[in-house]
Amino acid sequence: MTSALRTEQLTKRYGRRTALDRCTLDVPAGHVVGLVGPNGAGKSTLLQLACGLLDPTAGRIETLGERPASGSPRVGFVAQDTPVYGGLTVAEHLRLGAHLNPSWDATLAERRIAQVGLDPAQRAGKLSGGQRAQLALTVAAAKRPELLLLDEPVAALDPLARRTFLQGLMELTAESGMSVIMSSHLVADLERVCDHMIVLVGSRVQIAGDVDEMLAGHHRLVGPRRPVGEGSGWDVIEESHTDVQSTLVVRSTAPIDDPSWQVNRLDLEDIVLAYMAGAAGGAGRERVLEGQR
Ligand SMILES: Nc1ncnc2c1ncn2[C@@H]1O[C@H](COP(=O)(O)OP(=O)(O)OP(=O)(O)O)[C@@H](O)[C@H]1O
Repeated sequence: MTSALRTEQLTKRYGRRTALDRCTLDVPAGHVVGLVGPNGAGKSTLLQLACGLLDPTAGRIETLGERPASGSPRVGFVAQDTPVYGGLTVAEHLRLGAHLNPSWDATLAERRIAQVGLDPAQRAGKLSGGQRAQLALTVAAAKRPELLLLDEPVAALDPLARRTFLQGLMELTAESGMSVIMSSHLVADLERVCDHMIVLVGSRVQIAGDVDEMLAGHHRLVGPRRPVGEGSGWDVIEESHTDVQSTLVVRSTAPIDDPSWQVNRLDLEDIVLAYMAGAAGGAGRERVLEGQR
């Protein structure tokens, strides 16, 4: 199956600043993928490389099996500030989209505008942040791309507008089968809509893979203080110790059968935070879940 995004040792430097450092990824097509990481981790850089707006410094990147080319009709991109033309009305955005894009789906565009309650006669400059985000998503989706890249599409939205936006996105992906890669700091939102996740910290991929496998394969262990032994079979993502107690976040596909540990489940936000903390403490290294190799 063609990958939506494949990178090999992908590196991007701006002058002396390294934004992405030897990132290797293989994201299968047909998924909604969350891209998370702290400020400055390299998320926007990765998305801009994926749509051909930037060229790699070293390594390789492919989207849908091809080298990214800016303006490709197969790949849609909505930049961080949900770009719309302030002086044009909603209806004029749709007319412009139809004029510029041979694959324009006018039915989809008009139906979505009505669904999200946008007034076709309203100038985009007078729309709220949430309405602008909906307009930008509609224009990007009506081009019928096979892969849609969204850079923090919900950052400016209130919780209700975020939910409406993400529901709309899920409906679009369900009916079109398009792949989506979406960056966000709001992991709880991503958990609701994404089935794959990429965690980027300090310019490096910390983990990438299927969300259910991530949830099943990570555990918080709490028990009497001890050094973490070699050969435990666990990958220790984060650890903290008091005088009497050790707390670990570990990755293990095998069950934890040592009764001296209390084993707790983690949600996606806990897992992402553990990778961020682990990487900040110098423990970060690239991990790829089974099925992603
Ligand atoms: N045009 C540029 N020139 C120089 N450095 C840049 C440029 N764009 C990004 N950087 C640097 O590259 C690194 C990664 O930036 P990037 O915008 O990709 O991160 P991000 O994960 O999207 O961050 P945020 O969550 O804050 O949007 C940062 O250190 C940033 O300062």
